[in-house]
Amino acid sequence: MTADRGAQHPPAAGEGRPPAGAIAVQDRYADDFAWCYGCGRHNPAGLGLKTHWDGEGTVTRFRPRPEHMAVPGYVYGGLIASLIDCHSMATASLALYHRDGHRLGDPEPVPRCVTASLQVDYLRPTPLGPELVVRGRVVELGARKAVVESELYANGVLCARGRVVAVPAPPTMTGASPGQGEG
Ligand SMILES: CCCCCCCC(=O)SCCNC(=O)CCNC(=O)[C@H](O)C(C)(C)COP(=O)(O)OP(=O)(O)OC[C@H]1O[C@@H](n2cnc3c(N)ncnc32)[C@H](O)[C@@H]1OP(=O)(O)O
Repeated sequence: MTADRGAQHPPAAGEGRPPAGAIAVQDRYADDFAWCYGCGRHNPAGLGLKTHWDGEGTVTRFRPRPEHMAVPGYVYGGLIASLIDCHSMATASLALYHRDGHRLGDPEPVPRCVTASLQVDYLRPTPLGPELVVRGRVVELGARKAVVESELYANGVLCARGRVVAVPAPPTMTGASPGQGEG
């Protein structure tokens, strides 16, 4: 295991923050694909994650709430996985959108990806309190998948790293009404 346990994210806190009103990837998912607990704009009980392009890569910011604790003072690992998951899906979707010649703000919806594989390394405990910053980049873009690596920082310190395989959402995953499901 060669995880870099000492890595610091060079940019100062606040750098890369999008201007107020900037369009997020999740703002441009089609309505049928905007219900995700992590990042669906139509899910009032969800986390409401928003991912922006900052010129070199993607960034998602989220301040965990007290109920997101693992033990007092530290963030629950499942929440960290969710942040990396939704951030990476948005990063993959944006890469596909760019490959199709679009830019955020174009009228066409951003294509939706689902998680085929989610691998998270927890490098150090993540403090509960500061805003968390997730940065991602596409390391492989194929015809049927994108592989994204994302890093999660607290106070500029790298706390977790994820590698995620994203695949375009199968058509079978749309068409149900919210609240409707099997089982
Ligand atoms: C509806 C949108 C909501 C989005 C919410 C945000 C993210 C989520 O929480 S999604 C929910 C959790 N995820 C799911 O439920 C997905 C369930 N799984 C599936 O539906 C399918 O397995 C699916 C679509 C991911 C892949 O289907 P499959 O038929 O295997 O795709 P396929 O075309 O063969 O594979 C595409 C590529 O992905 C790769 N791949 C597929 N599965 C995996 C995997 N588990 N690990 C690694 N790579 C994989 C394949 O190897 C292939 O790569 P390549 O093109 O290099 O050969």
